[in-house]
Amino acid sequence: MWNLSRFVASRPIRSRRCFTTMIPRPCIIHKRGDAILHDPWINKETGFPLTERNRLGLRGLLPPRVISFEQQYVRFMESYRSLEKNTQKETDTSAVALAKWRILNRLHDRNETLYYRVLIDNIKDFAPIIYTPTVGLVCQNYSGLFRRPRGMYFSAKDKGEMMSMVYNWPAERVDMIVLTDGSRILGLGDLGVHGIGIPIGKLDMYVAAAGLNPQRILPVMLDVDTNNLKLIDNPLYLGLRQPRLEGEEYLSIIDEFIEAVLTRWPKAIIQFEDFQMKWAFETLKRYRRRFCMFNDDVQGTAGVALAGLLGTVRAQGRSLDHFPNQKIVVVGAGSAGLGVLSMAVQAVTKMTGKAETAAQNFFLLDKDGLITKERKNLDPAAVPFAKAPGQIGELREGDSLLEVVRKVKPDVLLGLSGVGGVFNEEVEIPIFLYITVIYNLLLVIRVEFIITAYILHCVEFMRESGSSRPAIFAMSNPTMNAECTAAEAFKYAGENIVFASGSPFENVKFGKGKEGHVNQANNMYLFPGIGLGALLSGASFVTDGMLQAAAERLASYMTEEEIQKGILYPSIDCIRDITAEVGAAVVRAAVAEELAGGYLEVGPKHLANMSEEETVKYVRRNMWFPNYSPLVQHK
Ligand SMILES: NC(=O)c1ccc[n+]([C@@H]2O[C@H](COP(=O)([O-])OP(=O)(O)OC[C@H]3O[C@@H](n4cnc5c(N)ncnc54)[C@H](O)[C@@H]3O)[C@@H](O)[C@H]2O)c1
Repeated sequence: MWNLSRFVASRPIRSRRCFTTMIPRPCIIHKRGDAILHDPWINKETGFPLTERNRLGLRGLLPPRVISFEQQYVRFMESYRSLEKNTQKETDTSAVALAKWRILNRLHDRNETLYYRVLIDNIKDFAPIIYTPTVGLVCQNYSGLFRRPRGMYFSAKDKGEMMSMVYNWPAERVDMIVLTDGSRILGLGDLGVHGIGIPIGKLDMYVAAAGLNPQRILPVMLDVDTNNLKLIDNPLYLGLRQPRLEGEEYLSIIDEFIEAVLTRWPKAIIQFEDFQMKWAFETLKRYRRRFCMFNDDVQGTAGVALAGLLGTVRAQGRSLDHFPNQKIVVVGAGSAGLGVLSMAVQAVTKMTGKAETAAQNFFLLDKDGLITKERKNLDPAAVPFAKAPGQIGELREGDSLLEVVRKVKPDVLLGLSGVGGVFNEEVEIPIFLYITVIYNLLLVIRVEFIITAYILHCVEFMRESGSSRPAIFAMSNPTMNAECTAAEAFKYAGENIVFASGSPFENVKFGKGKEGHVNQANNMYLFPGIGLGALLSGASFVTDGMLQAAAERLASYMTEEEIQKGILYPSIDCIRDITAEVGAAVVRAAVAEELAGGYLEVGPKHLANMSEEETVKYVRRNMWFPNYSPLVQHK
């Protein structure tokens, strides 16, 4: 069972510092002259010192003055800020976001060291550009934006070839692979091969947050065709234009890819990303006990949501052991919604020791309303959360969200439906007005009966929640798919609510200097630490225990003062610090489960002997930080 006092009390003092101190090691290269300037992994542009220019055949290929890394940094940021200033009045926000993405992407394609440095230092500004929400726009416009390939592409046409194809990738070592089949990109549906933007964005977050070395990451698109007719009809679509593979044919492609990459890079961790629900669950079941993998939509999202739910209980002024009594309505029974409920049930079971009653306060809805055991063709993954007739009182199979919220009076309303504005439904409440006209003292001679209507907003029903501080989590991405906006939530459900969204929103101002805090409940707070912890422990698998440890560490990161202000997640500015803590929690959980095989010179015994503090230091020490390395030519 959980030791709850330890859970909150064991928070170490957090540090927001960056990890910048390591002296860069020399980098051995096989190139010379012009070829170096076209390789963004090693290009320093005008930053090559004269000695290096002489040694590497660069003399005369660059303007004579050497510009330092810091000067290059300032110059880039100035041009970025001037773009921001010049587009301040622009009403087409998508065009502005894409312009910002382009300027960053161009930098990446020239000079990765500088790109990752500006990304790390300005993560709060740049995460919404390279990650959600702008990455969604990028995927939607990918055929027009495509310039230079990033990552690898494996298609149904490569069957039988993958084992040799993996050797086309230039890096000797790969630590982390993010893989998608493009079938469910954010809440935007099947974007086929254009979904490659997602693994790229996730891996950029890995570098920024977890300090993975960008030369050891690999974004992968598995092109198993697309069912998106618009893409099939688009002459500029970059993928195969046939209906998606299904069944054994589909699985055989994934099997072959996995075998190929693990043959060349046996220690690589594989993160599955944005697979449609049936394949998300099927691949998780198929692979999670065979190698070190996890599905971020199912497991990462679940951890972030659990951390937020635990924070909500604290924000309500209740002790954590009240968590099993929280009534939680989850809207969306896809990979993300079901993942959240599974982890919440595990947490309740761990707290109460009673598996059979764990799901009784959770209510699950999909596009057809409340899910009960009476549902025809009930998805097997949803069975544990479907309400049995005796459990639901006045509720019925298929009841609408409004009815459920009204009758259940939940403490938390959590959306993972991928449908923008689904919490915004309005309802007409009839009001019966009796007008009694009185003549001559108590003599009633006429009664009039008037019916009128009063419009209520769905989230307004959260005012009747059983909690003094109800919570609304509108977690769907990108921004336009959020179940409601922050402004709507605070306006209709009250200023006292706790609010979180998957994509960023500004805090909401109420006047008199008061404002409602907007949390970003996004799996970026967890997946970098899960991947890093799995890597540095040398774990054979990613287990539920490791995921739970990650979520608990994220939850306990918040101070009581922050929680009382409705702040459930830390500022993204300290994402490296959070990731180090989460990564260390994952390493310790792997050690506790005797799954840690060690990493490089750090063996399993060494890991097992580390204290909590030493584990955090070990994780920090292994974070890469962008600096120009001296380049040495291979003879
Ligand atoms: N914030 C995060 O960290 C995070 C992480 C993962 C996924 N997400 C977001 O969650 C959303 C869903 O992802 P998924 O993988 O579960 O998708 P999915 O397609 O597997 O599932 C969507 C679910 O929503 C239900 N739904 C659709 N319309 C509905 C409606 N009007 N009312 C109620 N339910 C409705 C569907 O029936 C389905 O059960 C996406 O927008 C995704 O971007 C956010």
